[in-house]
Amino acid sequence: MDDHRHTADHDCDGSWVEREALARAAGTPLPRRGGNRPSQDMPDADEVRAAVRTLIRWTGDNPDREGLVDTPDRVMRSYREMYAGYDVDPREYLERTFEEVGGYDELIVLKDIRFVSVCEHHMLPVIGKAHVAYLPTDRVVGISKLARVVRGYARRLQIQEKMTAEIARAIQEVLQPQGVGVVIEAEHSCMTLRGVNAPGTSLTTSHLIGVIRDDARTREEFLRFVRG
Ligand SMILES: Nc1nc2c(ncn2[C@@H]2O[C@H](COP(=O)(O)OP(=O)(O)OP(=O)(O)O)[C@@H](O)[C@H]2O)c(=O)[nH]1
Ligand SMILES: [Zn+2]
Repeated sequence: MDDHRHTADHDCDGSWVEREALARAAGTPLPRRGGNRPSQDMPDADEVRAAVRTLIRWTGDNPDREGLVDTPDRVMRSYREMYAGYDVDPREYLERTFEEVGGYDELIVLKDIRFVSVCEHHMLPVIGKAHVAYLPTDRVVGISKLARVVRGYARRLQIQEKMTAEIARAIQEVLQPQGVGVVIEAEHSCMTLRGVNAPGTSLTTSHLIGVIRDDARTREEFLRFVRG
């Protein structure tokens, strides 16, 4: 692993949007984001390769056969993608806001944000979609940033309830809107491919804050949007 991953946790001051722009302009490597990495002790590449070889042996296969010799490196690369959420603090995506135009004070709802996450109990894929809404106070955010926030929390080892709450709290904390609503529907491979083997099941979770939770009409409007 490259060294800046180790220091990323200590390096999260300032706006990442600005720092990335500066790095791009200067042609230097993009800064790693501090994010929310619980581990201070990142293994080096050889440790990771050895661990993947062990898991291949645990399947009963031979890690030295031709089709599998490059698999530890492939797994390492795919983990960098699947777990890229640990490199970011998704709240930073919400830092760039626009003053709302024309006194817009209705719900803003982004539906069907597809994501892939990984269940922390079995390390198997969780595939689903998130619906994210907020009622602005005085500022709005670019809508792509809501999808980036979902992805930032999805690309970690997760349980769905926690991910739902994390997304809602990040929006509440940074934008300080009148209310936030997050609903997630997802299929858990650990239930559909193994274990109880219940294909077709999906889990729905929600986290509502402020007027979207407390005001019956606003909540109903949000849920109507979500049901579509
Ligand atoms: N609440 C919640 N449960 C989850 C999530 N992802 C997986 N699980 C559940 O986590 C539980 C882990 O249960 P354990 O009994 O420790 O593990 P297990 O023996 O592999 O359980 P089975 O899946 O029933 O075979 C299972 O019931 C999973 O269905 C999630 O996002 N939220
Ligand atoms: Zn699971």
